[in-house]
Amino acid sequence: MAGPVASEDQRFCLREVLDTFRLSLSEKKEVYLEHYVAGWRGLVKFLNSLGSVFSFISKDAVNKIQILVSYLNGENGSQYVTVQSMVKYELENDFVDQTKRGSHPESGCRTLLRLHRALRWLELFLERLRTSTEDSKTSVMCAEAYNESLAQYHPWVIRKAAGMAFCVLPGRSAFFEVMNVGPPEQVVAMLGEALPLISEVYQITEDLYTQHNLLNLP
Ligand SMILES: CCCCCCCC/C=C\CCCCCCCC(=O)N[C@@H](COP(=O)(O)O)[C@H](O)/C=C/CCCCCCCCCCCCC
Repeated sequence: MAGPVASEDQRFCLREVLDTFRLSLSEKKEVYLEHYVAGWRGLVKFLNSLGSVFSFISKDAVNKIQILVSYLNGENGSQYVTVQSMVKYELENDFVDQTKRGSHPESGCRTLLRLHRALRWLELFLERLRTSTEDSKTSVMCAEAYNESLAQYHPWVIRKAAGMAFCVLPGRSAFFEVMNVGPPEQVVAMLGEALPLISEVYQITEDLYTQHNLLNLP
């Protein structure tokens, strides 16, 4: 019998996202690309459940996920197992446009950099959510996190559109419900578990990109 709710496959679950980010870290503290993009896929499910106002954001995220998945599934997929191996492979083979977009406009390195910057937004936003109170506004927390991170990389028109989308975010309690974890105390506890993982993945990538001077790829 067809039901009115989204299929299990489409339903967001914070636990699943947390697990994928946990799986993305290897013992050697490398980042597995497969699980990194799976984490983003899970987050996009969340965004999709918030309505069509956010589809211009989720489309961009999906596009970047698909670019990375196509490398992972391509003939050189073994070079894309970790973010570290991807950076090494693409740099050694001159597959990265370093100063302006040219013959490699969709390299793995520049594509991942866009998601990496968004991961910083996520980290800042989730930390605000974790420490928020009942009367805190998700729109304000989201905008503050955005202004401190991603906004500096976006032109005026995107900043404006993002700002308008933030205004229609559900309030804190409805937002917590979509997270599909349980009562607010459990959401807060799970955010406390998720944040160190997300921060670690972010920092490992940030250090790698700094080391190879990749933080400003066009
Ligand atoms: C744990 C549950 C709570 C949080 C759930 C958050 C769910 C968020 C899911 C996805 C986030 C979207 C990631 C967006 C990646 C944006 C990458 C980017 O910067 N792209 C721009 C540059 O790309 P190139 O042109 O250089 O290829 C591109 O121009 C961007 C276009 C779309 C607008 C991006 C706005 C980003 C706002 C991020 C906040 C999302 C708000 C979600 C509200 C919960």
